[in-house]
Amino acid sequence: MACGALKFGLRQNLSSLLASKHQSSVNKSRLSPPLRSWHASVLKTDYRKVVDPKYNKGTAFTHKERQILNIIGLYPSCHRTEKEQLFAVYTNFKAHKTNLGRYIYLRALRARQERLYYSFIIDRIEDVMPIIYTPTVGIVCQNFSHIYHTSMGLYVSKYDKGHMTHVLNNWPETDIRAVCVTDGERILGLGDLGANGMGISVGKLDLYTALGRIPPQYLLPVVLDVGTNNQQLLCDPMYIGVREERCKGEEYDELVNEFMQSVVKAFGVQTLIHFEDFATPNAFRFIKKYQSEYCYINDDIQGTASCGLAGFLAAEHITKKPLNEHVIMFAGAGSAALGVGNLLVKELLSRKIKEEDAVKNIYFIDVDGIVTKGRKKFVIPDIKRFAKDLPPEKNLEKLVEDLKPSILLGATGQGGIFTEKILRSMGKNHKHPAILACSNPTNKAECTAEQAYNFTEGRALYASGSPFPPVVINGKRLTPSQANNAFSFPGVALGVLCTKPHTITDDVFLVTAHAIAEYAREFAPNENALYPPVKEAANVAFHVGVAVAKYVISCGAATIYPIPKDITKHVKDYQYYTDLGTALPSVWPYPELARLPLPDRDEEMECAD
Ligand SMILES: O=C([O-])CC(=O)C(=O)O
Ligand SMILES: [Mg+2]
Repeated sequence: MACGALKFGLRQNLSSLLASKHQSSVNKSRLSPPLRSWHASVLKTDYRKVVDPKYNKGTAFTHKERQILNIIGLYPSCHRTEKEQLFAVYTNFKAHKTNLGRYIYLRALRARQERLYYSFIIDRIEDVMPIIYTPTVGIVCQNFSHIYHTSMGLYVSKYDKGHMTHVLNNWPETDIRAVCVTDGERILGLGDLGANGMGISVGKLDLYTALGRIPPQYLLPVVLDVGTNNQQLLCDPMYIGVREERCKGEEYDELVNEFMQSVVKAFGVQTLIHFEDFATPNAFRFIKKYQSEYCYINDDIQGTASCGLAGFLAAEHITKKPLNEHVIMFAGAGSAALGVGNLLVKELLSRKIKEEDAVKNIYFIDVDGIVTKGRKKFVIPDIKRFAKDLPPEKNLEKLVEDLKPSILLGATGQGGIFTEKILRSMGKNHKHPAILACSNPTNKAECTAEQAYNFTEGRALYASGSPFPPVVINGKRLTPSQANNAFSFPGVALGVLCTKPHTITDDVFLVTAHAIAEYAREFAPNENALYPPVKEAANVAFHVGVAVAKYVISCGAATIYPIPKDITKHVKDYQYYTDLGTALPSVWPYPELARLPLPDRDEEMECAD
C-alpha cells in the first residue's frame, strides 16, 4: 500500500519529466530543430533540478530515478542509501582535524545537498551543533571574510538605502516566513565583527531547521551592513563588508526602520523578524520600538530570558525552594542578563508576588560593581528596577560572600570571572548552588564545568552557554547542561510560523520557559541537570512549538483559518522531513503523502514494473 502510494507520488512529482525518458531513447541527430531544442530544454530542466541543492540526492538517486531524470552517468554507478550517505559524511567530517575545517566541509555539503546536510545535523546533533553554532561559529565569524566562498544569505548595506525592498526581492526564494538579521555589532561575546556576523544569522536559522524542523527554503539569513568600528577588519584587505565606521544616531535608526518596512513589503506582515547580536542598548530600544508593530523577536534578550528562566525553574524544582526565596545574582548587565531578570520578575508577578518583593533578592553587578540606587546614570534604564540601597562595591568575590546568592548567572563576556573563591563560597553556603556561566564562546565562559564541580564537591547545578565535556568527581560522572537559547528560539519560531500572529508578546517567552522546564522535569528528569540534554533539543523545540501555538491560539492572536482542533498535529504538519521524495512539495504544511519514506532497495525491486 505504502509502496503503491509512493509510486503514485513519485509519478505525480515526475510526471512532466517522464516524456524525457521516452525521448532519450530517440536518436537525437534525427530530431527536427524545434524538437531538438525542446529535448535539450527538458534535459536542462532535469539537470538543473538535480544540481539544485534542494533536490539533489547525489548517489542516493536510485537507478530508476536516474533513468527518469536523464542523469545516468552523472553520478558513479553505486547507489547509497541515506544511511550510507550519512556514514560517508560522518567519516569525512571526522577526518577534518580542525573545527573550522569541519565547518567549511559542512558548508560545502549544504551548497551541494541540502537535505543530506540537515539530515546529518539532525542525526549527529551533539557532534554538529558545536560546529555550526557556538562555539565554532564564533571562530567562523572571526574568519568569515577569509573563508567566504558562497553568499549564504543576503547582505543589505547602508548603500541600499532607499531600495532595500528591491534588494530583499533579489533573494531567489519568494516565500520567506522568517528572517534572522544581525548588524554584527555584538557577535556572541566577541564584539563588533561587522558583516562577518553573517555566520551568526546562518547558524541560528540552521537550528530553526535542525531543531524546529522548519523547512530551510522559508528562512532568510541577513546581515545589515552599516559599517564596523573593528579596526582590524577595517584594515583587512580581505574584509567583505562596508569598510567604513558604523553609522550612528538617526542615520542608523533610519536604516533599521527601512529594513523592517522592506521585509514586510517584500515578504508580508507575518514574516517573523528575528534580531540577533545587536549591541545591548540598541537591542533594548528596538524591542520597545518594534515589538507591538511587527512579528518581532530579539533572541539575545527574549530567547535568552526564556532559557535562563527555564534553568531557574529547574533549580526551584531540584532545590524544592520557591524562586522568590532564592537569592539571585546576575554578573553582567547586558541584554542577556537583563532579559532574564525582567522575565524572572514577570514570572514572580504572575505568582501574585508584589514588584518590591519580587526584585528584593535579585542583584545586578556590572563593570561598575553592584547596581545601587546611588548611581548617577543608568545606561540601560531597564536596570533601575533592580538597584539596591547599598553602598557601592566592585569586588565580585566580596559580593558573593556577603549576599550569599543561591543562583549565580554570568553574562559578562569575561572568561574566568567566577573564581575559585566565588565557587567555593557558593558551595559553602548552599547544598546545590546553581551556577550558570552563559557567555559564549567557550573561552568567554565565566567558569568551566570542571571548576564549578571541583570547587563545590560536585554539588553545583552547572550550566554553560557553550558545551563542556562531562567531569568525573569522586568516581561520579557529572554531565554539565547547556544553558543556550537553542532550547527556546527554534520552538518559538515553529509555534509562531504555524499560527501567524501579527506580534509576539513577552508572555510567549514565559510560556517558552515553562515548556522547557516542563520538558526537563517530565521527559528528561535528572536531579543534577538544569536543562535537558542537547540530544533532546529537537523534542524540546517541538514541545515549545506546541506550547507557543496553543498560547497564541488561546489568546486569539492566531491569524490562521480554520483554527485547528488538534494543535499538536497542526504543529507537526509544519515540520520539515529530510526523507521526502525526489521533489519537495510546493505547499506548506506538507500533505501526508509527501511524508512517505522512499522505499529501501529491496522494496523498490518488488515495486519495479
Ligand atoms: O548564539 C549563542 O550561542 C547564544 C547567543 O545568542 C549569544 O551568545 O549571543
Ligand atoms: Mg546572540
